This record gives sequence, structure tokens and C-alpha cells, in this order.
Amino acid sequence: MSLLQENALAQPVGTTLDRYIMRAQADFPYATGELSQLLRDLALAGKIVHRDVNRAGLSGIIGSMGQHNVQGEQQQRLDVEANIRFIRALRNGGEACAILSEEEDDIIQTGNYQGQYVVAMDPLDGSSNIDVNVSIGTIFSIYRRVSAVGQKATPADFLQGGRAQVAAGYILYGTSTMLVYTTGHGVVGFTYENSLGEFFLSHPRIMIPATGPVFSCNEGHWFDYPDYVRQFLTACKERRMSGRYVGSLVADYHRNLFTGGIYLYPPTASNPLGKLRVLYENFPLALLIEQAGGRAASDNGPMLDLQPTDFHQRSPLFIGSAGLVAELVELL
Ligand SMILES: O=P(O)(O)OC[C@H]1O[C@](O)(COP(=O)(O)O)[C@@H](O)[C@@H]1O
Ligand SMILES: [Mg+2]
Ligand SMILES: [Mg+2]
Repeated sequence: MSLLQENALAQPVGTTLDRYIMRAQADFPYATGELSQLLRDLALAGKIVHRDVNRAGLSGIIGSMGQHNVQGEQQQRLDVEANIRFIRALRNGGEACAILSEEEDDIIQTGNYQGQYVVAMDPLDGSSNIDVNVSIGTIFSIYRRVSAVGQKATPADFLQGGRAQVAAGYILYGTSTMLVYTTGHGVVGFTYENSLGEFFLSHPRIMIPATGPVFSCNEGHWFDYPDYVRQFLTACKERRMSGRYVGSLVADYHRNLFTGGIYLYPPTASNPLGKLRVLYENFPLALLIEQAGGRAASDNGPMLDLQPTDFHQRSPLFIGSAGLVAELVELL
């Protein structure tokens, strides 16, 4: 046997997402397994979207749909494709009774009236990067329903507030595809092994450094930012921090989670609520960052304390290393 073969065989067998979820389930003997199944359904849709993203340039699913979504934004073909994939996986999985999607005006009743959970999602985040082969993602947020089981879901199921999330996560379609999630017991990361078709545990306990070298925002909006934001960014530059901005929230967030840093989507004069959506962008990433030891704020207190009133509501977001977010919040 060659040295290469011996080394390969000496590697421990990786932990697949399924096995990890099964073990985690065993730690919670009173849990019924529905949330675990829901995570598997999301991972399955993630694998399909991974495939779609990888061959997008060849299969004709890049480019605009020539139509706008409920928020008045140009829909890309892959936005629509990913939306269909995730809705189908959740509907077939049976655990989600309703879905809220960035791409749909109203909530979608799945017909699974016995389902205990509702899912809010941004099926494809970073749409403007699709056509140029730059990292994009999916973001999801899960609540246990408050409406009666056996009935249709209600708006209240989705408007419980960020601290009511029972799980949240994202899939990054980057140089490798990763699934990162929390069920409120820390943050865990899995990397997709394409040839085996499996997510393998790669990051058992993700923690964000207390501070870091990166600030991320769209500096093109500099002249429209409030004074406190410009003051903060000036201080970052005086400290010779690095400016890094992909323009895909998931990718910017993921990088800063590992390097330490801060991501800002501030209010501007014309958009006092910024651009990002509370239920399927800000809340899930805020839950993850708190679980990873970081911090997330709007311009009005901790992000997770905001009381949502609307499915597609927006809010400013300052998120990342606890020390840097604290510094910015001091200037508010
Ligand atoms: O071009 P801007 O204003 O910097 O906006 C970039 C932000 O908009 C978003 O693309 C919005 O997400 P969608 O692609 O899901 O609409 C974020 O991913 C990203 O961080
Ligand atoms: Mg988005
Ligand atoms: Mg999107």
C-alpha cells in the first residue's frame, strides 16, 4: 500500500450532517425530531441549489427574469429557481406548516397543517453577484408556531420576534459550499463534499473573535450615511483596518465571523431603514452572531429585541465582533 493510501485510510471517517443531527437529537430526549428533519430538508434543498449555482453559467439560469419581486427588486432566474427548490423541499418534508420568502408577497401555506414550525428565508442572497460568479447564499430562520396545530399558520407565527427563533442558519455557495447553523446551543459548520453528496462536520464550534481587522459596508453610500457611521468608519481607517465588501451579505458575514470584524448596513437619508430585511436576513444572522459570542444591533437597540410588524420589514444592521459593535453603538 502506498504512503498516500495509508494516509487516506488513517483519516477518521467524517461526521455527516445526518449523523451529527442524530447525535444532537439524542442529547435532547424529549425533542420529537421534527426540527432535525426540517434541518435535513433545508440541507437537501441547499445541495440542489449548490448544483444549480455551479452549473448556472452553462444551464441558462443566470440573468434577469425581467420582473420584480414584492420589494421592487429585479428578480434573477436563480432567485426564482432557489425559491422553488426550498419551498418544494419544505413542503415535501412535512415539518413546516408555512414559509415566508423574500420572493413572495404573502406567506405560503404548505398544506402540512400538522407541521409544528414555520420558516422565513432568503432563498438566494446576493443576487447581484450571480452573473459574475461571486459567492452567494441562502439564509433561513425557524420558529415554532404559536397558532393552533391542525390549522393554517397565521402572521403571528412569523412575527414572534428574533429571540423566539428556535434555529437559524445559512448556506454559503462559495469556494466551497458550507452550511452554518444554530439551534441555540452554539454555532456549527458543515462543508459540502461534492463527489459524495454529503455535508461533513468541519467547524464544530464557531466563535467570532472579540475584535478584528475588517470593516464591511457599501462605501459608495458614504455621503448619505449618518454622522455617527462616518465617525466610526473614519476611526476604523485611522486604525488601518481593512475594508472588505463582497456585496453578498452571507459572504461578508461569513468572512467576518472567522476573521473578526464588523458588517454595517446603515440607514441613509433616502432609506432610513437601510436595505436588509429583518425576518430573513437580520434576525437569523443576529441569532447566529450572539451564539458565536458576537453582537448585533439596529440603530435602536439589540437587533434581536426589535419587534417586527411586517413580513418584509427592513432595519439597519451592525453586526460582528462584540467589541467593534459596542464601539459603534456608543456613537449612536
Ligand atoms: O448593493 P448594496 O446596496 O451594497 O447591497 C448589498 C446587499 O444587498 C443584498 O444583496 C440583499 O439581498 P438579496 O440579494 O437577497 O436581495 C445583500 O446580500 C447585500 O449585502
Ligand atoms: Mg438577501
Ligand atoms: Mg435574496
